[in-house]
Amino acid sequence: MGRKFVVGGNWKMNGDKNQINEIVNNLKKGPLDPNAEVVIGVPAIYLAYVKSIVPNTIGVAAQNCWKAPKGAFTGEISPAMIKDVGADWVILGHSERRTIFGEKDDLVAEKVAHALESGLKVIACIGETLEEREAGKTEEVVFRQTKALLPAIGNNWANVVLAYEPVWAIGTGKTATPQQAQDVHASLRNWLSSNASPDIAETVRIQYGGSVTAVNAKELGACPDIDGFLVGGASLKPEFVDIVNATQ
Ligand SMILES: O=C[C@H](O)COP(=O)(O)O
Repeated sequence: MGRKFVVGGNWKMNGDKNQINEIVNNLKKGPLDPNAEVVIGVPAIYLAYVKSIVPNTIGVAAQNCWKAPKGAFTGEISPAMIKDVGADWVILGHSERRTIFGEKDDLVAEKVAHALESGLKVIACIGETLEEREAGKTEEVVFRQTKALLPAIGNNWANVVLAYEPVWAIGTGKTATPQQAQDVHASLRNWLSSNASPDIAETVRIQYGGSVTAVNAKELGACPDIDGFLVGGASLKPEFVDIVNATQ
């Protein structure tokens, strides 16, 4: 069976109730490709609100969580809490968490492990900086970040989507070319085949993220190893529907 196209909208720290109503109404109006899975990543404080107004066909994700179910971790939220308000996904290891908040591979892995154990599905993000790409280290970085996730994911690959997001393409308007993205996705799949299993490599969905728009989504989405997108800025706009429908 083929890999189902999966499009995530990562709102980051954007939106208020008015804007959220507009975004959700736009998604309800669609129409959305029934063959695409859609997950929206919303600020934690709005998870319950979004869950209460969005159709059940659209997944709702937190954008981060902590690695324990409860306790003295001021300001954090747990996978148990995310599930308790009805959401079933979490985005982990986003480059903004890694660079701005200093999250290292091992912490991301611990969070992924706990989120999966708690029954959440995970969008796990990886990707190189511009400096790393220019130094020819793209594969080294992406493989290192993925390697850290292997023991955390264990037998839970069915509940994981990988998101390859080159940091230099995030919010910059500089999209990776379809060939650049396809090349990394294909090498990652190849690496997974040797380091996880051929079956995992074949079935895991790998999203591309970084300045995806309605204009470039079709060409990117047509690449054989690109199984969806993780969309930032454009997920707040009506064009998100066209991105979801990119492979229709
Ligand atoms: O999680 C989404 C990515 O950071 C991409 O953001 P962007 O589409 O605004 O470049």
